[in-house]
Amino acid sequence: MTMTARTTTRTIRIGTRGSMLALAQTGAVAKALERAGQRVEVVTISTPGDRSSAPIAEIGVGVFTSALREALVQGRVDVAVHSYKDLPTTPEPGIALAAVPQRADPRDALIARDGLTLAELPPGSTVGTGSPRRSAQLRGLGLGLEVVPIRGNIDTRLGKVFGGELDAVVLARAGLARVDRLNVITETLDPIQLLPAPAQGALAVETRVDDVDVEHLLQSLVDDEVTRVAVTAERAMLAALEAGCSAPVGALADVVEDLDESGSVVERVSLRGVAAAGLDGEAVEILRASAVAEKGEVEQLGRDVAAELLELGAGALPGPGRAAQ
Ligand SMILES: NCc1[nH]cc(CCC(=O)O)c1CC(=O)O
Repeated sequence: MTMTARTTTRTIRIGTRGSMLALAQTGAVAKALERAGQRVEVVTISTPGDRSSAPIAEIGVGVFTSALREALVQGRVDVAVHSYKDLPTTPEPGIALAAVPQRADPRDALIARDGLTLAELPPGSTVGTGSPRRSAQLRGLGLGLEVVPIRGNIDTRLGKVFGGELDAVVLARAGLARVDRLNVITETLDPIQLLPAPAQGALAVETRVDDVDVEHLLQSLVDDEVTRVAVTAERAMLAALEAGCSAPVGALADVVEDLDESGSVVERVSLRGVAAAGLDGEAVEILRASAVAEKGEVEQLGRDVAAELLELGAGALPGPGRAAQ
C-alpha cells in the first residue's frame, strides 16, 4: 500500500522502557519513521516496574506503562511504545492509540532443560512463570507439573533453566523473537494448550490526543488493520470480564476467511477465550468459550465471549490489581 505520510520537521521523541525487549520493539517503530525520512530520538524512561523485583501481583499491572504515559502527557516524549498486553483496559485521558503495528507470533513458548517438550517433562517437573494465566492453564493440563512463581527480565528467567534451578520456564515467543533468542525455545505451545494473554505479541503506539500530525504519521506508517481488529476483540473480552489485566484470562482472535449466505468469501473474526476458576485450592478449572463475528463487530464479539465465560462460572475470578500475562 502506498500512502503519502507527511513527515514533520520536528524531531519526534519516542519514549520507551529501558529493557532489552522494550528497546528492541521501540527500535522497530523508530526505524519505520526514519525510513520515511522522519527525524526521531529514542528516550528511555525508567519505570517503578523496572526498579522493583516484587511480584507484579503486589505492585500492580500499571507499573510498566504509567510512567511512560506520564512522560507522554507531560510532553517529555511525543510517542510511547508499550507491549500492548501490559496496558490496562481503562482508557487514559489525553492519550490516543495512534497505531497497532503488525503483531508477532502471539503464542507462548516453553524453554525446557535437555530440549524437552511439555509432554516430555516428567511429573513433578518445575516450571517457572509469574503469570496466573500461564500457571492456571499449565496446572489445568493435568501433567503433574509444579508451577514456581518467578519474575525478572528475559535473561533472568532463562537463567533459571540454564543454571539448573528449574526444569523449564514459559515466555512469550514474541519477546524472545524481539531479542533474537528464538533458538532457546524447545516447544512453541499450541493455543489449545496455552491460550496467550489478550494482545500478546502486539505493540500499542500512543500519542497525545492533540498531536494530530504525529498520530497521522504513525497511523499511515506503522498501523496494521488486521492486528488492530484482532486485539480489539481480545481486549474487549478482557474488559468485559472486569478483570483488568490481572486475572487468569487468555484470549486469541484470528481474522479468518468465511463464506456468507450467497457463498462469497468474507473476512470474519474468530475469538477464543479461557478463564480459570477455583484457583484457591489445588484444583483449577479452565473455562473455554469461542465465537465468530463480522470484522466491524469485534467489541460485541469480545463481550459475547466474556458473557459465555461468566455464565460458565468465570465470575469467581480474583479482583483487579493482580498480575497479568
Ligand atoms: N510483562 C511481560 C511482558 N510483556 C510483553 C512480553 C512479551 C512480548 C509481547 O507479548 O508482546 C512480556 C514477557 C513475557 O510475557 O514473556
